This record gives sequence, structure tokens and C-alpha cells, in this order.
Amino acid sequence: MRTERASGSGQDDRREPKVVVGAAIIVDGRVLACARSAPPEVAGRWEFPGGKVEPGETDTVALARECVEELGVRVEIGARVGRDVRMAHGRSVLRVYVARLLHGDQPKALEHSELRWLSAAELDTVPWLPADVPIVAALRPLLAAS
Ligand SMILES: Nc1nc2c([nH]c(=O)n2[C@H]2C[C@H](O)[C@@H](COP(=O)(O)OP(=O)(O)OP(=O)(O)O)O2)c(=O)[nH]1
Repeated sequence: MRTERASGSGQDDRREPKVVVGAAIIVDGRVLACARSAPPEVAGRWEFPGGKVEPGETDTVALARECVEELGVRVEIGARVGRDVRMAHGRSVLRVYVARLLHGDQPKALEHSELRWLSAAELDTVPWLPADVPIVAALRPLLAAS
């Protein structure tokens, strides 16, 4: 007989995965790629700016907050890029949206070690985090068309 495992908080392990949102900020056919500075196991890998959706936040609110915290920019969030990608043994998913810079804001590396604007042809020139790879593939035709 199958028994349900419970976590320390009393919730069972089949609850919805936590969502990490990322922003594919596109300007003139290039997307902003960001090199992680921490923690050590992912430092030097590249990602989309973003982070965990906190309780009570929508994806859009979380992404706008993270773009201010990490880059100092205001963004408008658009369409999804690719599908949710499972991470951390299925306990969380990565969900990426197209984003547009507002009010002439220019991204600054407030938390990342480096920022680069990559064209479709340059997407493979940086080592992306594993979960980002299928999303980068979905992004390529969008960049090429823009
Ligand atoms: N932001 C972001 N995180 C990603 C991407 N791809 C990927 O595997 N991740 C992973 C790395 C981290 O384990 C997790 C997000 O953690 P985070 O540290 O960015 O989130 P956060 O800003 O909310 O962090 P914190 O408040 O818990 O410190 O998702 C991506 O493209 N963007």
C-alpha cells in the first residue's frame, strides 16, 4: 500500500512546485544574459534575471521586483518563452517571460558578476544553467525574428 510522505511542515510532498521566474529582456534582437556570482555551485553559470515567486505575489509582480533588485530597471512583462522547466528534483520550476525595458532604464549588475547582450547567433557562447537550455532554444527564433 502506498503511504503519503509528509514534510516537517505537515504538507504532503505532492504540493505544487515552487516557481522561479526569469525575464528574457530583449532590446534590438539581443537578450540580456547574466552571470551568477553565488552560490559557489552555480557561480559563473548564466541565467535570466529573476528569482523565486514569494507567497502572495503573481509571476509578474515577482519578476518586476527582481528586475529592480538585481538590475535596477523597470520592465513590462510579456509572453511566456517555452514551457516550465523542472529543477531541483521537481521541487521547483523555471518559468521565463519576455520583458521590455521601460523609461530608458539601463541594466546594472547589482548582484551578477557580468551582464551580456546576446544575439540569436551568440546564445551558445555562454554556459547557461541546465534548466535554461530548453528556454534558450525556444528564445532563439524569437530573437532572430525581432
Ligand atoms: N533567477 C534565475 N534562477 C535560475 C535560473 N535558472 C535556474 O536554474 N535558476 C535557479 C538558480 C536558483 O537555484 C533558483 C533561483 O534562485 P535565486 O537565488 O535567483 O532566487 P531569489 O533571488 O528569490 O533568491 P533568495 O531570495 O532565495 O536568495 O533557480 C534563471 O534563469 N534565473
